Amino acid sequence: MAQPLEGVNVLRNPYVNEGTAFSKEAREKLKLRGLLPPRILTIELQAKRFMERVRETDDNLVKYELLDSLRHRNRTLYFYVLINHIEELMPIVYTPTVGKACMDYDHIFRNTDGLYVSIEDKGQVAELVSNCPQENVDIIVVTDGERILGLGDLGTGGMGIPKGKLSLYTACAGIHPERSLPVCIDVGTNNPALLKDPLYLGLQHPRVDGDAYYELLEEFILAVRKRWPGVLIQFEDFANRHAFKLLEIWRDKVTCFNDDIQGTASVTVSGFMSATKAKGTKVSDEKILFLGAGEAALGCSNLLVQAMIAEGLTEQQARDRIFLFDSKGLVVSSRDNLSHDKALYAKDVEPCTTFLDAIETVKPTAIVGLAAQSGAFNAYVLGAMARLNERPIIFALSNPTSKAECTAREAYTYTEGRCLFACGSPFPPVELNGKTFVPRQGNNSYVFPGIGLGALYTKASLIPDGVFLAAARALTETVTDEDLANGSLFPSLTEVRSVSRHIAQRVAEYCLESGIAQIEKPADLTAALEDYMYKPKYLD
Ligand SMILES: NC(=O)C1=CN([C@@H]2O[C@H](COP(=O)(O)OP(=O)(O)OC[C@H]3O[C@@H](n4cnc5c(N)ncnc54)[C@H](O)[C@@H]3O)[C@@H](O)[C@H]2O)C=CC1
Ligand SMILES: CC(=O)C(=O)O
Ligand SMILES: [Mg+2]
Repeated sequence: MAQPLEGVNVLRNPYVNEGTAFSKEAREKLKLRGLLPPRILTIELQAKRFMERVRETDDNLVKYELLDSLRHRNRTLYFYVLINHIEELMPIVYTPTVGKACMDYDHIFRNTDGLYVSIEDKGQVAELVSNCPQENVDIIVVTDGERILGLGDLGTGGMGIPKGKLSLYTACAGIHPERSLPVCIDVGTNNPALLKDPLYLGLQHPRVDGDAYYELLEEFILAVRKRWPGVLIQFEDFANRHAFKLLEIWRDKVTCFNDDIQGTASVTVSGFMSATKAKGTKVSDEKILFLGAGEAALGCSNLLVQAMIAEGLTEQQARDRIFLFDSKGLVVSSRDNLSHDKALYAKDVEPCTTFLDAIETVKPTAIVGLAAQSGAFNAYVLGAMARLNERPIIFALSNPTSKAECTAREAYTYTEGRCLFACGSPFPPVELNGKTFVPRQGNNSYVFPGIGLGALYTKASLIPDGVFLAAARALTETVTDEDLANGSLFPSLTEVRSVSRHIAQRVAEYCLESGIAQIEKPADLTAALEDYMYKPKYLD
């Protein structure tokens, strides 16, 4: 029989530990007397003390480490602090600082949680899954570390991303932290620096690929679905060549989605819905040129086509409004060896090898950066967009900040304050000619927490594309006229829990109407979702 948790083991368990907030009665009952200083603090005071320490340093990586160590000590306080200071702390647990943490992962490593599944475990993955302490897991974010943000192959350092995404699931949408599991698949790394770093914690050999790779992924997915049958699996930061293939294999078999392809599409389509609302036009009026034709850009293109079809265009008319520019230049029909997905957007125009030439050829109304090419939206590019359009849409969505196509200040300055702007990583407000612009993040973090909440609440069996369009519309519904007047295409992060709940509601309605939900519709869906959401409160 399991021993009741008491004494120092209580303090070592982050899910029950309340530290200096344990009441007199709890200290007595849990045999904690003498193990804590005598004064009893409220959670508000504990949070105040923690934030004082966080604000003492300007080093964001140190802030990250402080938060990570709190997460390992006292998860209730961690989420209390994160929820109450989301605008200040999201850039630490998420982009851009999480990118630095992943790069330095082996050098700042202290504690572990989550699951590491390596190629050496092939044939025994179920045993590893059975070692996980959680009885119930509702949601998994899994990466293999090969395309971490725009930073490339960071091997097992990529574990920082599933941890960060799951922190946002809880903070933004109230997914219970004990029912989530970050997972890192380790098949080696092709990063030369990691291959020779004596502190690197993953397998120090080149990545294993081919059948062995897909067999390991299959074994992992079947093992977690066997132990936790309804678990939702979010694929995150896989390299392009695996991301599309894994989604194709699994999307009709298990509850899963790829955040970089589908979550990014949802937030970007929402950005277009909000921007065109500000202009008094429609998404289907836009002519959109993507810098990048990878996971994110193709995911966005495909969902934009669905959004334009919903506005009355045919599929071909919608595709005709979308242009792609990749590492080889503008995607044109005369190019050899175009993948099927890219070929759908190839145009019968002369090839262009510079982005500026592509702008002069295409004359887009909107440009979207998803190629991790820092500075690609330079003064010439932005100036051309300002010359061609009264209100150009400029989305610099690559992460982290060091990979952004332009800064918010550059976008507003070179378009004389006329652009409608969104960024992947945060930028502070920009003052220009007496007006303050408040740029907000076109980042999948606005949608995946609400999508997860809606899908989990309704026990959705699959996550079809309609979910991402429903989430895009829902997100735009939360943008106020005041937001738009300030240049914000997304709502304030201080509202993120009600925003996520609203997205979850629309997603849940979609799941219920389309027959993928496995529950009956509750009398009051909003109240039911609110009730379902975890709130960081001490038990006693
Ligand atoms: N804001 C958000 O929510 C999200 C942002 N991203 C960001 O988007 C970026 C790309 O991610 P993925 O699409 O997953 O990567 P990917 O590897 O699938 O695609 C990258 C694309 O960029 C193109 N490219 C590379 N160098 C180029 C150059 N010099 N000029 C033009 N195109 C070039 C490649 O040909 C490829 O089409 C990353 O920085 C990532 O952080 C990704 C997902 C979500
Ligand atoms: C935001 C995100 O998922 C990425 O940059 O990969
Ligand atoms: Mg990602």
